[in-house]
Amino acid sequence: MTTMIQVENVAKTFTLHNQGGARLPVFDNVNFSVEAGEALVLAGASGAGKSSLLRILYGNYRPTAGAIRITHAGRPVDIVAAVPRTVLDIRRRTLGFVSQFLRVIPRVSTLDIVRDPLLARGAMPETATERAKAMLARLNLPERLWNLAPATFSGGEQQRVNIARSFVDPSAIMLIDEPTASLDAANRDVVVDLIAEARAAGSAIVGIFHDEAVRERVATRYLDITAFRKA
Ligand SMILES: Nc1ncnc2c1ncn2[C@@H]1O[C@H](COP(=O)(O)OP(=O)(O)OP(=O)(O)O)[C@@H](O)[C@H]1O
Repeated sequence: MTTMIQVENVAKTFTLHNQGGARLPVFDNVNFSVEAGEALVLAGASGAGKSSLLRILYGNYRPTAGAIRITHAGRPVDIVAAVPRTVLDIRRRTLGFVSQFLRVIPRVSTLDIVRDPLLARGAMPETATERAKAMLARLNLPERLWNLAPATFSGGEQQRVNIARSFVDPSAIMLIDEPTASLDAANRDVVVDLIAEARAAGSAIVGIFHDEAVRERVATRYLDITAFRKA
């Protein structure tokens, strides 16, 4: 087994500087690891800190304490202590984040948005185009939308473009936040399949899914964040 994420003694307390420096402890002493091929689902009540933990794993939020070793290019790198350039390299080559929202870039077509990760990793343009089209078709995005920029798309359409971009070439580690929030049952099933395929190909998955049926189909293991609430 290859450990892809090793979380060591991570704590998070938010300090609200605009509210008299009020301190909001979220969790303390979080320890766990995630292996290649696993899907760890974060569980726990609303407000327990699931989203905060996912953002900490991506290097977006800085934990108050602890280390997070990400296996990047074959060796562990602590993303908490890494310089910004290293964090960007980890994200480009190893660590993907699938949020429920697409970051829309003006005037860039849907097909280009989905092709981009393949091209960035050196795929031939024709191959990238074919794989992007196949992924968009699989997610039932109508072909008439493929050459349009997604700024005007519906919430569910944008979400599917985002999923297509993320799964066209799955990262070794994928952090997933509510990927099925605005999707109908058929497209939810496609996302569940895409996650299973990424896992079978060796990706390590950490995700948040509010839909219980989806959660149960995706999870190989659960982590209840409530257990780490600061006393
Ligand atoms: N940027 C922030 N600044 C201050 N407090 C924050 C910030 N982000 C989250 N919090 C607080 O941290 C706690 C955990 O929030 P978080 O969003 O991680 O919980 P969650 O388990 O994902 O909740 P939900 O299931 O409702 O989405 C909450 O009390 C929240 O108010």
